[in-house]
Amino acid sequence: MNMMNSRFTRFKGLENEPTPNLFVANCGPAVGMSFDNIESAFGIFGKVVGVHAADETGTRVIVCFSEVNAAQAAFKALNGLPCAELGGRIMHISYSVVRPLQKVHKDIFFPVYFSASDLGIPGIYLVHDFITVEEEKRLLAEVDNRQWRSLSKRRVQHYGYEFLYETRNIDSKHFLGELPSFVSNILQKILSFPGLGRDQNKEMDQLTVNEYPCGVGLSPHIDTHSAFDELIFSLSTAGPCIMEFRRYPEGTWCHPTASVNEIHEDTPLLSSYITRKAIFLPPRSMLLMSGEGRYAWHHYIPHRKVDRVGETAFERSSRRVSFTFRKVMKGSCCCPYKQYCDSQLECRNQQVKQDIVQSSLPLKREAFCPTDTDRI
Ligand SMILES: O=C(O)CCC(=O)C(=O)O
Ligand SMILES: [Fe+2]
Repeated sequence: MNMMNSRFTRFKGLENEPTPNLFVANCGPAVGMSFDNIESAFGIFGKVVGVHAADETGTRVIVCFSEVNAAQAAFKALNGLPCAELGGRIMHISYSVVRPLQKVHKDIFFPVYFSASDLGIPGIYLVHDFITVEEEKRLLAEVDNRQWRSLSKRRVQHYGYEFLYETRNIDSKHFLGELPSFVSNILQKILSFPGLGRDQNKEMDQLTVNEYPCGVGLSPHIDTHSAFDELIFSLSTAGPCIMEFRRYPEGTWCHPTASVNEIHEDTPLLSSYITRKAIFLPPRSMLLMSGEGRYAWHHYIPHRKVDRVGETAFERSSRRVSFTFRKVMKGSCCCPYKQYCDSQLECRNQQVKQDIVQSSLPLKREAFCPTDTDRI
């Protein structure tokens, strides 16, 4: 009955819209009233189903009635007026709502690591200082000399093949040309990237350059399996960020092109099943996503201006420019992570798409389908 309950909040601007829950200020254990006293005082107006501390102060409580009428009666009788049952105390009351669930779960704690070995996701590698400061300057000068394409929040350049945001795939028949010579040394270094097997194809032929202004990130996604081969390299320049990895429960993935507007990632039910961990990407570091980390984990760059790693706060700089190198897939994906694979789950997703079309309700199974054209 008397636990702190941060699920309730005042509804800014709508404090006078009746709900069964009252936010009651100047009332609580710190000003000499027990939760039982409060319950009986408000109980005069109807059935009280809960009294909760609204915050840590001990002077604000949430009183939940089973009926909105009862809350209205209590509001009328007690707001700003002395309450006889509580020793003539004058309380300030507004209606309270259940906080939108996203907010409750937004600040979920998860660890942020500096190294891939600490991160511990199979197939994720990070090499610090993959390029020198000089090389970084040269790369930035080269891309800044070329035409950027503006998406709603960031700018991009594509080389080798254009990435089509509508389908989250590339048009493999439309070859734009070899990757530019200013990335030749990087392509060369990729060939000897530590930890790669001899049989893995390290010849990259598609490059996406992303320029993120300070505070802009990237929505959670898995790069479409059928679009690119296994290895995805991403070089960070100009500024740092953290990249969060999320492993969603099985059965929650849907085809990248399915037109679902809702992302249910913050529903509490699902949130508690998502495994989240993050890695700090300093400028000049090269990240490799392969295997399980590439195929089964969503990657995500939070939209924020300051990243925290342990006790340290890292401010994002005015921009971060990433160079993502991939190899366009010719054929279809036959990875062992079938539940996340558009090549191997076509049938199920046809069904999912039908469900979406036939019903205006959100998917029965929560699905994760970025829909904005510039999410990825
Ligand atoms: O900016 C990055 O490092 C990642 C970019 C990315 O995930 C993508 O383009 O799919
Ligand atoms: Fe990606």
